Amino acid sequence: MPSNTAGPRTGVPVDAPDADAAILQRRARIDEIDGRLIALIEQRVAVSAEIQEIRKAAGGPQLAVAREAQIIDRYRASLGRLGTEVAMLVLRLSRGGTGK
Ligand SMILES: C=C(O[C@@H]1C=C(C(=O)O)C=C[C@H]1O)C(=O)O
Repeated sequence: MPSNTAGPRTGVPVDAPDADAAILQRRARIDEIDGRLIALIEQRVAVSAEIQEIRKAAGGPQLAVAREAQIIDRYRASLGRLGTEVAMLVLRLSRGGTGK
């Protein structure tokens, strides 16, 4: 089976003559979704930075471990075991670890 055709995992017919077009169309959707995800992550990082600044200015710690644990639990409950890793990367980004 050519590697660029859909298979049983998607339910799209494997022999579709317009497989390339079907894939390109869906890749455009993925690009659009990824753009929204990136924008949402950027918004989250900005809001998190505001909270951290407020807490530091009030004399508190930058981070709140109990709250981070709740967030990790939520991602894991929705996305499964790998959700934990997603949450930890989101939290790292939100602590200012852009890796840029
Ligand atoms: C944003 C906060 O500050 C920090 C950042 C968090 C986050 O990005 O979700 C969570 C807990 C804190 O370590 C918060 O306390 O809500």
